[in-house]
Amino acid sequence: MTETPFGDRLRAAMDAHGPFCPGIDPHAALLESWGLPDTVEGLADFARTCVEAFGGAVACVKPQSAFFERFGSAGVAVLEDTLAGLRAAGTLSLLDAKRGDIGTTMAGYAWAYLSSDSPLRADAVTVSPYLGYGSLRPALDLAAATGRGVFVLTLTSNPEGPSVQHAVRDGRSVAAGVVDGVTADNAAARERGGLGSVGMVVGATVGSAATDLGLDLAGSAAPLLAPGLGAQGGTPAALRATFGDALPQVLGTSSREVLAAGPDVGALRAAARSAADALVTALDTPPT
Ligand SMILES: O=C(O)c1cc(=O)[nH]c(=O)n1[C@@H]1O[C@H](COP(=O)(O)O)[C@@H](O)[C@H]1O
Repeated sequence: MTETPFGDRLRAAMDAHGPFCPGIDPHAALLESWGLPDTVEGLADFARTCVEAFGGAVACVKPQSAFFERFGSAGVAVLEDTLAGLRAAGTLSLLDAKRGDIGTTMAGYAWAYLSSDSPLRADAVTVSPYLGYGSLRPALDLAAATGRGVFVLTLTSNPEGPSVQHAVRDGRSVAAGVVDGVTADNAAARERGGLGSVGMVVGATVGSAATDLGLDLAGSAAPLLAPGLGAQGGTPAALRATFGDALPQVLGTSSREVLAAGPDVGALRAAARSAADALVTALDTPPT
């Protein structure tokens, strides 16, 4: 039986905890600053502490697959345990894997992250549309069938992003094409005034790019993951200018800024709560 759609589950979690999603990004430098070895045992300790601190305290948590994969299969096993820990805590997981491939291979990735039977299943996954939005179809369809979500890179937070995402063909930017696809996939949710299960990634550092490119973010009904807060220079106060009337759809995320508060579980949780509170204030969407 299909679960409640991801968009509805995310809306409820954002209303309950504020629109913030801390990342679990166990960089070598962070392991060191937490007094942990740069080994799979250090990784496991780090991730366990994050699950303990964030579970039940925030809307969603975003483990970054790269920092688990660098330890090979043992690191991937830690990622499986981390996702299971978040499930047990009743907290939504967004696996940051940024996958994108031709349709048949995409189906393999989709099964890995979005099937109800996979050990690496998450509530949602990040995907890259640069093989064409349509190549994501297996992930979009499986997510819809299993009550999960997909976040599509649209305007990324890094300085290299605009060279691809702002490029124009036949009078339309690449980013506008992504927004078209996402808007079509969220049509049913938009009609009933809800949040869709197909999200977009729009960096907290992109300034006026969405307006400049004529993107209708509010009309997409997409949850809008906004990375780049903190370490990359983005601030909650700047989100209003970037997102305009799409502010209620924004889910802010940061990793290093919050993780620097560890390894103390209470301090880490307090840092995540304070980031969530800052977003509530900046976005003027008080938790109900
Ligand atoms: O999809 C993402 O989360 C993402 C997209 C993007 O445009 N920029 C971006 O920084 N991210 C991710 O967000 C996290 C940012 O980490 P901090 O810069 O430490 O907050 C990393 O895991 C990035 O891979």
